[in-house]
Amino acid sequence: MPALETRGLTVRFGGHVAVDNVSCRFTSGTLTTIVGPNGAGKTTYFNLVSGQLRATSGQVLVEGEEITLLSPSARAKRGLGRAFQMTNLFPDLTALENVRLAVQCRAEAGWSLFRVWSGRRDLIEKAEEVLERVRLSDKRHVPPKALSHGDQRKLEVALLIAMEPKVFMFDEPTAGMSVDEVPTVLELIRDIKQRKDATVILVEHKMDVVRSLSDRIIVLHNGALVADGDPAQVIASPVVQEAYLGVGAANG
Ligand SMILES: Nc1ncnc2c1ncn2[C@@H]1O[C@H](COP(=O)(O)OP(=O)(O)OP(=O)(O)O)[C@@H](O)[C@H]1O
Repeated sequence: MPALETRGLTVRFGGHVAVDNVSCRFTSGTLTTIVGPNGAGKTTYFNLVSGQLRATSGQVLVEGEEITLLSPSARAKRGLGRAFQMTNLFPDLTALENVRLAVQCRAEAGWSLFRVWSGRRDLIEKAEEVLERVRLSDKRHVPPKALSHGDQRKLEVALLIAMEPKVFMFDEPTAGMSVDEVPTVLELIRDIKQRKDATVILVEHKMDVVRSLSDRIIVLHNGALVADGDPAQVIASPVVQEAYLGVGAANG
């Protein structure tokens, strides 16, 4: 059974079909990258899956159970994890406190900073472990607003790891990063996939990143799924060659 599946997923904005009848299955242990030109519908597809946006028609299923009508937080409880730039972070708490809250939430120990913290050494250890994994231990007492852009992105990944979702969704995880910060985040994403047989879905523009990470690539074009398969094969396809390299004509 696929970890995540969309069936005929569609959303219209007035007369414009931003996501057009997308049927796709994502299996665990696989990293799939969604590519396509600007405006192709990649982020909108993510929004439909994570629940930020309601579909006009079609279905979203996690491990075979339909979640199409659930709120984003109810979908998160079913195992859908999406990294959001900064919006999930509490800017005035420290990095460790942010991760600890995510760990507490996962353990269903509630959101109180004060009540649970002192009595639950296991939760503290888990939070420390996650920070270590993203290599932010030395910045545990720094609030997110004082971290570099690259470290903020690492902290977002830490929050996602702490929530232990079945499906990890990253929308351009290296966007706005300096060249030297990119490899760390790519390494973290690889690590996520390898450790727990997780299902990872990325939206990414940079073709070198796509090449180095993907087990599978799907291509959206005008909201529709136009190619799906092995990275080398998809990258060589006319639709990708035209969209990214501006060569040839994508006939059909
Ligand atoms: N809330 C909305 N209302 C109206 N149109 C929208 C809305 N959200 C997205 N669109 C339109 O849907 C289309 C797909 O946009 P989307 O942002 O999903 O593309 P994308 O593939 O993620 O592009 P990019 O690579 O530039 O991020 C665009 O034409 C966009 O203008």
